[in-house]
Amino acid sequence: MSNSGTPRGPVDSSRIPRYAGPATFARLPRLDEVGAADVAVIGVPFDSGVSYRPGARFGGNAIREASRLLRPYNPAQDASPFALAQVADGGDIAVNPFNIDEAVETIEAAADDLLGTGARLMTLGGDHTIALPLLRSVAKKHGPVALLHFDAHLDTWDTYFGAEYTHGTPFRRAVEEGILDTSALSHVGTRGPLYGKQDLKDDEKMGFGIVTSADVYRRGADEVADQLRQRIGDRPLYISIDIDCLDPAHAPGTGTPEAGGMTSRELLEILRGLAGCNLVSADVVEVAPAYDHAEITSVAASHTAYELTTIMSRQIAKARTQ
Ligand SMILES: N=C(N)NCCCC(=O)O
Ligand SMILES: [Zn+2]
Ligand SMILES: [Zn+2]
Repeated sequence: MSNSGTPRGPVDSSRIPRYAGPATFARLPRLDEVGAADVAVIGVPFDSGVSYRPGARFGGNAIREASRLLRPYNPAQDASPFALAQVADGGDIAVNPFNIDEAVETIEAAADDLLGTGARLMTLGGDHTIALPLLRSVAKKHGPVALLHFDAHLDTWDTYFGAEYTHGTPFRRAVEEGILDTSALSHVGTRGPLYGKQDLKDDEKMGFGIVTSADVYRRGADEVADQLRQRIGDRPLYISIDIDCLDPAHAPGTGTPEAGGMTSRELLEILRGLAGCNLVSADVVEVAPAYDHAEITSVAASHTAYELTTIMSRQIAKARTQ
């Protein structure tokens, strides 16, 4: 909550044109303007962990730009997320693009500081490498967390070129480090070619359940969300969303696109179906604006972050009245 006790919301777009001024997420105040936040939106401009197209370092600011059109009331969750809790834009973490180990440490330390203030994090990537230090930090606070991972890819591979910290390996590292609650791990939206069948066997051994993008299509968003909610229960939950979980038609601006993905409608509906979960922090990663067109990808990512923020704000407001 802000210092005054009443959340400060976004700039009023009926008085100040929404395209005016520097972009913050959803035109919200900066964190330094409100002092403290219940939900801090944080950019992590890092893409030195990619295996194919680079460019996700520009994702956070592209999402901020595309979020100018978000409005303060979310009818799909019947909530005004920025009135229920103080949401503020904390700017970017300044990470070293030339030293991955150092970047991972910097992200973890910055997340520790922010979580230490009592804020939940809504992180805008960056490539998927950044999920590991964020999970480390969240687990220091909450213990091993349930993980819902939306992605075309498993991201539980071992190494690339001998490197342990890459965008294809964060969740194997997280399992190895014991920072995930292995009774509640799910990938959603996976598809596409793998290196071998062993990839799936390894992944299953780590404890992951899989809802493929074809499963979402066949079962529908509501049923998928119900099943995920049951599996998660009231465990502290981290949601990591690689925007390439969406079909390239819905998210062309990303580094490792795979055909046959979810629609943005399916993703948003599944998220809405997860309202009520104990969402402690979340990320949206892998938006690479150089391959985008007409902000298709960054608009989808901004709405994704909006739904996640709404879940967190509702939870914070509910906890306050209990
Ligand atoms: N996390 C993302 N987006 N992609 C991982 C792809 C790893 C590979 O090149 O096999
Ligand atoms: Zn991916
Ligand atoms: Zn990924």
